[in-house]
Amino acid sequence: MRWPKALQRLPHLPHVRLLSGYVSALPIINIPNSTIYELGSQTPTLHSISLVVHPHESWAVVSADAAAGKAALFGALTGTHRLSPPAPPPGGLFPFLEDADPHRFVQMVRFAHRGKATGDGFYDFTARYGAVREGDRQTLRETFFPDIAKPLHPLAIPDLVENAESEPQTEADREAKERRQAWFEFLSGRLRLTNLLDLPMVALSNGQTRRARIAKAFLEDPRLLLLDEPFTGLDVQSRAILLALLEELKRKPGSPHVIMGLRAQDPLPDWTTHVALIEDGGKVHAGKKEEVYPNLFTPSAPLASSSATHKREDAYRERTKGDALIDITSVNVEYGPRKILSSINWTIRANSRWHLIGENGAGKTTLLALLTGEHPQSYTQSDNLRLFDRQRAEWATPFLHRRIGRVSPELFNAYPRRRGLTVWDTIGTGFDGGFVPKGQRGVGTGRDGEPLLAGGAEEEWRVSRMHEVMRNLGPSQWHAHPETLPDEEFFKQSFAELSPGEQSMVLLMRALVGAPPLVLLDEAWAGMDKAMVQAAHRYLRDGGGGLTEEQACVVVSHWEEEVPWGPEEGVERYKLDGGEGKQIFP
Ligand SMILES: Nc1ncnc2c1ncn2[C@@H]1O[C@H](COP(=O)(O)OP(=O)(O)OP(=O)(O)O)[C@@H](O)[C@H]1O
Repeated sequence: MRWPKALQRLPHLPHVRLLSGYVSALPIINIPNSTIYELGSQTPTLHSISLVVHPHESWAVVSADAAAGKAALFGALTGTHRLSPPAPPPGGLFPFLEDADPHRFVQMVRFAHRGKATGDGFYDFTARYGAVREGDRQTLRETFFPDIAKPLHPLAIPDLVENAESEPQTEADREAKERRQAWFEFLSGRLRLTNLLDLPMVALSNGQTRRARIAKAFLEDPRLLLLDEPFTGLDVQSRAILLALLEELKRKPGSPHVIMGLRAQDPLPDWTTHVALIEDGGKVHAGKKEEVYPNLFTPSAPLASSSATHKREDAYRERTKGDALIDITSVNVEYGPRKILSSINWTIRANSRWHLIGENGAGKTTLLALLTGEHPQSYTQSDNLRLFDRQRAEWATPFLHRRIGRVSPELFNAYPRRRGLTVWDTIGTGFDGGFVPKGQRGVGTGRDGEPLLAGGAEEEWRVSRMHEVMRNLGPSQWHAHPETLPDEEFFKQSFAELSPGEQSMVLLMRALVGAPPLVLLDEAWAGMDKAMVQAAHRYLRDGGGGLTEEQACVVVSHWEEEVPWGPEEGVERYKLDGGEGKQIFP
């Protein structure tokens, strides 16, 4: 790997920081046999945790089961959880920081979706598909890197140019600025952001946004960087690039110390030397990888369909498929000169099971937005988009949404977390595909928006579906102690107060509850622990009861292990690459 010139000029002393020149041989973290509590709670989340992280070690924090333990440990490091007893002076929790402010120098980037934050509003995540509105015009450069990234032309963003010119210009300042600029250019090049800098922020794909967040975190010049589930939503190539970057930075004297949070099902980077394994019940095993990891815990017992299974192409079993639910012919999407999808042809039949793949930014979300009618260009190509036997323009969008159950990162983030909104309410909105609970019993309205007949067949069916999905996807299927949280009690919990994994589970139930003809599961498993993913897979596989022969399902995931079906269940793969789409398997 070649470092940019300005970085190569840095003195190669072992104790020189890349940007601000700070270094210490003191431990990075020191937690001496403490218990961790959520703020305001007397119930410990983690017990008797002893953790000393030295500068030369590479640690990963791994949740063996529920993700709450990992969140608590990171919470103790970022101040959202209480450590009792606190780490003793003089060094405290971060001895290497000495007198420096942890709020400034300890940074966390979390990739699981938004957690317990509550908020009434639903924001319109479809804004990115159309002409970008004034309020959404801010580019990636302006949003994340306003002080560093050089605008393309002085007239492009006059404010930035003005600020840059008014900065003090002493020799030391100039040098620092040059180094920061070189660091920025290096990071944006390595993380493949250079061509995206002048796109509106809302236009970026999930993976593109995540890569930008990693670059931004490094540029903020932390001394300790906590990366929680950094590979979530990244395509295979981006994962490799990020792993290589982290490994290189580890060797570069003065780089921030990085600690990664991983799920039990995630592969552990080779260069990890130490693991803090958080077991169910709040016990933490911390130590050398070879002592903690393989002996105490078998990582990633293969999920229902392992990648090995997928490779057995000879085991492929053709499914008996029904009528075309979706028929796309020669569809295109472009934004000005950017061609995103070119001449796409795709037929989705009843009883088919699809894995939609493609690099970050390949257009997967865009393609699905055509099927859901949320993409404005779906109207202009109505003739080429047959959805449930009608042209797109013949559908009123809400009626289309009743036929499509879905989960996506955009929907997860946008779903309102109103106070008082229960799990029952949330799942019940799935019958209408909306976001506001409706109907006397919270199971939606009739086909034309009229109230359901109280006690009528439709209402009774919907109520029984609510219980059925809960029996199959509720805590009885994944909770470590299901007796403490019966399924019927789970219905009454506040949606906003659930962990991200539990919220994902509830939104999956919402997608399935109305038994819609088409189910779209885009990164549906984010934040879920292994038991939750396994429960979801069991339900979605043939014979599991979650999908009938009248339904089709499309899964979007960068991890093959996350696809519920293998070749033996006739999974088909559709790949987007360079704007073109083709079926690549079987
Ligand atoms: N309004 C817009 N203007 C310009 N480019 C846009 C706009 N909206 C989206 N794009 C681009 O379209 C491409 C496709 O984005 P999309 O979200 O569909 O990708 P994806 O395959 O779902 O990626 P990921 O795996 O990261 O979720 C991206 O390169 C994105 O930057």
